[in-house]
Amino acid sequence: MNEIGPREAPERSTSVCILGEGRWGRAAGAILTENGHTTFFVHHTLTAWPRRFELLCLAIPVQHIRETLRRLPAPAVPVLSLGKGLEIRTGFRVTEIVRDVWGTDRLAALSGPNFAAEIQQGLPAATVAASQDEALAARVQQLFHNRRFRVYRSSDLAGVEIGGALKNVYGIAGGLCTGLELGENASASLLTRCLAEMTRLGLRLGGRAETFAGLSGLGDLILTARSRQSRNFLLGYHLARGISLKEALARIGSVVEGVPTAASVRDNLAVADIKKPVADEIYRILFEGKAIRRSMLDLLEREAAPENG
Ligand SMILES: NC(=O)C1=CN([C@@H]2O[C@H](COP(=O)(O)OP(=O)(O)OC[C@H]3O[C@@H](n4cnc5c(N)ncnc54)[C@H](O)[C@@H]3O)[C@@H](O)[C@H]2O)C=CC1
Ligand SMILES: O=C(CO)COP(=O)(O)O
Repeated sequence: MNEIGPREAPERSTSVCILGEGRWGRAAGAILTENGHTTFFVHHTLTAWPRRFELLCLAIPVQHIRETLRRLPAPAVPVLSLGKGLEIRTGFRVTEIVRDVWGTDRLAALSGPNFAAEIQQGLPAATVAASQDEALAARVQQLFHNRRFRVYRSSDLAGVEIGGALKNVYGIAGGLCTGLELGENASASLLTRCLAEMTRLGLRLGGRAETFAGLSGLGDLILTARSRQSRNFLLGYHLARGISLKEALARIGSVVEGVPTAASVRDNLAVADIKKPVADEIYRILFEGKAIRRSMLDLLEREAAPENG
């Protein structure tokens, strides 16, 4: 779909280092190259930067970010998170891990409904570039935006990262629902209640309500909780079909961020008083061996409640 690619070369080409050579790192690199920027990849075992660059993109699984950054000196450039998840033991978002390890405060995240494979095929999509530093959000927007990859900007960094992390947990729930053949009504109802839950949790964690109704919240939730292309959805689907967690993860063979994020939500966030029945049941299924049908029944048999309670 080259005809809907960038219209013209950028005013200035930016040098971008991408840490992580997986699906999403490569897809993000392809967009930057398409937009006329210079990109190069570095392996996660690196201990020194091979050359100068102006922006660092992190595209490695969230649980490996801390150990990877610790091996490297802090670069004097902004850092853009491409990852989606929360760190086990701290509950940190990706940009919080970066600040913790490197002390960097020029931080941004790019997050939205963006399957790497579709981006690589040149199909159109939209996403959000977020930073508390509005000039940095605008810079990231400008770097990635083109006619087939529409980038919106936001100053709600926390909300964008939290939506991207939590949708993975709810993606597992979506896969369970489909795997159990509960029907389209159940799937739409579940997804809507997951959005309510995501918003309650996200507000407590510093995000803004409108962010969860946007691309990085609802948009990515729709994608992940309803598509077999999603690894998180597939995990739930396999579990509902009687496949063990170990075997399902082996079959998927790539990072399933919803698993560690479910543990982090349960154990590391100050959200014990927030109603989060879906995330609680996903945790019990994954880490306590609770039977999936029992979990679904427990969700359905809760007391009737006001919709916005
Ligand atoms: N694949 C997709 O469609 C999208 C993925 N993401 C997010 O991007 C992040 C990376 O996902 P993918 O690129 O899909 O994963 P992937 O499994 O395709 O690649 C992960 C990459 O991480 C690096 N890596 C592997 N083991 C490592 C270790 N022990 N320590 C440090 N780095 C290691 C390698 O470069 C590897 O290629 C995840 O947080 C994911 O949620 C976000 C949007 C879309
Ligand atoms: O984040 C993604 C798409 O926006 C990728 O989802 P999965 O990690 O579930 O495959």
